[in-house]
Amino acid sequence: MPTPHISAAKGDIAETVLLPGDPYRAKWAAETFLDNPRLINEVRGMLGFTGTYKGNPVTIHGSGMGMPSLSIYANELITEYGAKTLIRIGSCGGMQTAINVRDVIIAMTATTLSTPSRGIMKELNFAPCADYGLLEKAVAAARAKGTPTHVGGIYSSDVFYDERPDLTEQMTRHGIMGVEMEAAELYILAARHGCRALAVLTVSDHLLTGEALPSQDREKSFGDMVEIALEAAF
Ligand SMILES: O=P(O)(O)O[C@H]1O[C@H](CO)[C@@H](O)[C@H]1O
Ligand SMILES: O=c1cc[nH]c(=O)[nH]1
Repeated sequence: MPTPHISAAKGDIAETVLLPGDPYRAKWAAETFLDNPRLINEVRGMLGFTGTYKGNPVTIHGSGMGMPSLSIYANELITEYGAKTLIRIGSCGGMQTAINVRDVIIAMTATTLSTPSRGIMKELNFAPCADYGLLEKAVAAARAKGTPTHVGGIYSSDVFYDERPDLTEQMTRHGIMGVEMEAAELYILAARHGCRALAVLTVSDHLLTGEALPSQDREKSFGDMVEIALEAAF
């Protein structure tokens, strides 16, 4: 049944959902990697497509930017449409000198200052972590492709324009590999609802070097990350 944010009919959404922040990355990824992709949602311009990958049904749906937006889509996809495996395919900022722009980061954990689930967790510092089975398969797929890939902790931020250089320094010193804005809440929601979740990220810019890719590249050039996510799912 349609939700306030997704107009798809129930059977139109697969159990496996890839979630880019950018709805146009969803369109590009679906048209590039899925067989017979069809548009299943465009409420608020948040595009979603369902097709098949090697015969397996897959939905690729935008999550929007930031954890509150991701939370709306992930909640509705899980509770109203029966999504079971949710893999974020996102861009991130690199935070280690050994990590380069266009490298892939597979997020084992996601550190945060807060998430939309803070009100539920209260005093508990829950540790959002990836589904191990998905993580293992994604790492194997990345190695098989020869994609420069790093596996470890990331930071899920509430802000893109951060004004806490002390925090960035602290996290870099503690090995955090990159910063993005959705994975922690995705991991928490998956834990809450008994689903599998993973974030596969491409480094689009670098906090230490200032290097940055244009928006066009962030929309359409991160193919390895999409294939790694699809290989991990099945
Ligand atoms: O490229 P996406 O998947 O949107 O991810 C990253 O890019 C956005 C900020 O530019 C945030 O959503 C951040 O998490
Ligand atoms: O959240 C994000 C995403 C990409 N690059 C960043 O620096 N931050």
